[in-house]
Amino acid sequence: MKSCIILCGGLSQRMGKDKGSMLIQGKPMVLHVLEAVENVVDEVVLVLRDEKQIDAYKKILKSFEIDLNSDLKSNFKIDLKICTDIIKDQGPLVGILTGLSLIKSDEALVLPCDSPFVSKSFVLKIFSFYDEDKGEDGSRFDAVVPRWPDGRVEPLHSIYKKDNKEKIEKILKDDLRNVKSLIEMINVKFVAVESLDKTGRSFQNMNRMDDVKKDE
Ligand SMILES: Nc1nc2c(ncn2[C@@H]2O[C@H](COP(=O)(O)OP(=O)(O)OP(=O)(O)O)[C@@H](O)[C@H]2O)c(=O)[nH]1
Repeated sequence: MKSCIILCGGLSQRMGKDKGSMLIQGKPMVLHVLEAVENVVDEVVLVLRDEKQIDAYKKILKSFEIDLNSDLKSNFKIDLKICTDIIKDQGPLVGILTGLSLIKSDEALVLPCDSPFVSKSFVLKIFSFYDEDKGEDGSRFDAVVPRWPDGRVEPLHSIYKKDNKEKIEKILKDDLRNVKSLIEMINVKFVAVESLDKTGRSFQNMNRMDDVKKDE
């Protein structure tokens, strides 16, 4: 059983409009991400900001024949859940906590909705890095996090164990809110970006209209 949490609840202030629903090469960004995980994961939790965004996403996904009201899609073989952050506008760490509270498996791949070029090969590889340390008691790592040669990390393209929930709650209580604060506290397996996606395209995210224009 494999799970994925897709974070879609950001304010998209730099873009000026909701990023996940924006069309990239004729498809909403969130759909590109869903297609990358399809046939690899069994369930996906879309974590959104509020009810208004839920209504908008339901319409968009329905227009691509994905019905969020039924559990198992006939044309889309993923158990797809949609929810809103347990605390609004507090950033991606709350989105991760919300998603981890809903997944059926012991860990989930977290992805942002604004990386439309995330590849299936990346998704398969990051799960295999997690699985190779998995014994009968689960993985000895709390997370698998991609790292660039200069030390920068990709915490929103990472696998997190469900067991991290308590630590996240503590970080939020201490008013830190930063995903990097979590990474500093837990046992992380860092994996070179190059071994996950040589092109780096899986990590390319769209923040401004200029980023989108480059790829149209
Ligand atoms: N569920 C959830 N996702 C979030 C939240 N904040 C950011 N994200 C998601 O995390 C990813 C990276 O977000 P950013 O680009 O850093 O922030 P953003 O709010 O989307 O965009 P800006 O307002 O331009 O900073 C995107 O997929 C966002 O949708 C949040 O509070 N809740």
